[in-house]
Amino acid sequence: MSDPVTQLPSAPVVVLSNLTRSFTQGGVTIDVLRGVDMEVMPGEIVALLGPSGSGKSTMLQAVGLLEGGFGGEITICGRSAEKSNGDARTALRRDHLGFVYQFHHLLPDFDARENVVLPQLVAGVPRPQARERAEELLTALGLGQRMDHRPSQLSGGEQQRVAVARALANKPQLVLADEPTGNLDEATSDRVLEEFLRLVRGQGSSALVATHNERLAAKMDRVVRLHDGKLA
Ligand SMILES: Nc1ncnc2c1ncn2[C@@H]1O[C@H](COP(=O)(O)OP(=O)(O)OP(=O)(O)O)[C@@H](O)[C@H]1O
Repeated sequence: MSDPVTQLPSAPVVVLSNLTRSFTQGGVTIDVLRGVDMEVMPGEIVALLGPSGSGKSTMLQAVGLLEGGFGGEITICGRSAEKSNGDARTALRRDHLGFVYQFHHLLPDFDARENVVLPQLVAGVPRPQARERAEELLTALGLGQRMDHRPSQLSGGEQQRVAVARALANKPQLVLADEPTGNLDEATSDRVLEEFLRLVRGQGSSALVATHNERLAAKMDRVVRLHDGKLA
């Protein structure tokens, strides 16, 4: 029988070690990230706070393996991003990560249901199950009557809920959200965020949510602050 005292605690979903990123433009270099260290544990929802231009999106792009050019180490679900080739990084993204953006990037020619079905098909889920999951998520988000509508037929808040459903469809271990409610009015923003947090908690995912809104950040499990390129 295993001894609970010697059991390892569950491993972090994300580990960032000395993450750096600089941009050079017109001969001027700015060091946006200057040695960020952080961990996100399974099931933990972390708010990433910082003023405009502090590097929140840049940090999420690093964790989301969306761009290169970073220094330091990024480990996602125990796998080193630097040691993974292009295909392995794509697989890491597909199998472990979900994304919600401020400008949701829904596919305009597909209805709400299909926007949530498609990433599941890409991950190999058979269509009937993908459809069932999409409908379950959209219904939970109050869009049960709007599944056949295209993004242009939905309000901003409704579109953002479709984006939340899409990000959660494959039950990713980690959801990355960049100002997920930034373009919504306060009441809608609160409601969408509450629904997002409830679903993320319900399925046991972790989340890293960039925001400059202290009030929204306070609803999460932990708050980290980007300041001068580091986490304060
Ligand atoms: N591709 C790029 N080329 C040059 N500079 C960039 C690039 N991407 C980001 N930056 C710069 O890096 C800094 C951080 O940008 P970033 O978008 O990460 O900030 P942010 O905290 O997400 O801001 P916001 O809250 O306004 O979205 C900014 O000064 C920005 O101009």
